[in-house]
Amino acid sequence: MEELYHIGLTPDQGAKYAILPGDPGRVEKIARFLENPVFVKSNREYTTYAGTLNGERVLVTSTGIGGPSAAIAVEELYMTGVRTFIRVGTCGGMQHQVMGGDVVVATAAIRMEGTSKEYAPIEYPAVADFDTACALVNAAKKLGKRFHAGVVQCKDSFYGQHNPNRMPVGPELNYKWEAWIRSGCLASEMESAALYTVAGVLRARAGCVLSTVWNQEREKAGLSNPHVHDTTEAIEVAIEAVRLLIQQDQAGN
Ligand SMILES: O=P(O)(O)O[C@H]1O[C@H](CO)[C@@H](O)[C@H]1O
Ligand SMILES: O=c1cc[nH]c(=O)[nH]1
Repeated sequence: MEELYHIGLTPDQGAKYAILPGDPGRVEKIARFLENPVFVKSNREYTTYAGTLNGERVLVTSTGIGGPSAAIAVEELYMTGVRTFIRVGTCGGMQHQVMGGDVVVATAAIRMEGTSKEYAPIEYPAVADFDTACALVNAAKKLGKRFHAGVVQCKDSFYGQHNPNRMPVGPELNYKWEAWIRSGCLASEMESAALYTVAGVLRARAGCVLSTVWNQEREKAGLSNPHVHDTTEAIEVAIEAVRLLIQQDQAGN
């Protein structure tokens, strides 16, 4: 059977659920939360492990950084039969209450990136699947995590977020950043807008849980700004959410 061009998997994976970190280095760590985890394939930025949860096969596949590679991962995993996608990523906090180490459930994403625009007009909202977002929130509550649920911002330039004044379009980046903050946007990352738009077009379910690394707005305001690189809490929420969705699906709800 021919392997899919980018992710390198054959289409006979037999998994309906996939967990999607950006970083290939996070895949094995996530897979250790599954039963009987095994390495499946690594090609380009796409590393895949597989295991089971509640008797269901679950894939863990890295998407790389940004919308284009995330969209390819979703498209090709969909071709293998995946219908539920949960991203486990990292983000930078934007509201002062979103601290390093906090978990963020992205209920929707601002489409300030390019990939989603090649799928749907900008008026189309990048939103999480309702049941998947509920599963993530319920998982975070059940596990007693410090978490926030709401809108996140997606962009294509990490350094445009952190050093906008260096960019020729700095004034535009700064004015929009302020507008997102004033609109209550919780955090910034790079893949959920593409994930939600592609999944919407494919009629698949998608959700996203993020681990906050730091908060540049707290730094600007002279507040404490812990840097936290451990993603374990977001991973635990994602695993519990997949378990809840599998239970609901098995019960026919
Ligand atoms: O940690 P991951 O999942 O890669 O997510 C975040 O980290 C990367 C930037 O450092 C971007 O991919 C961003 O979305
Ligand atoms: O500040 C951050 C942290 C993680 N990912 C981002 O895109 N931005």
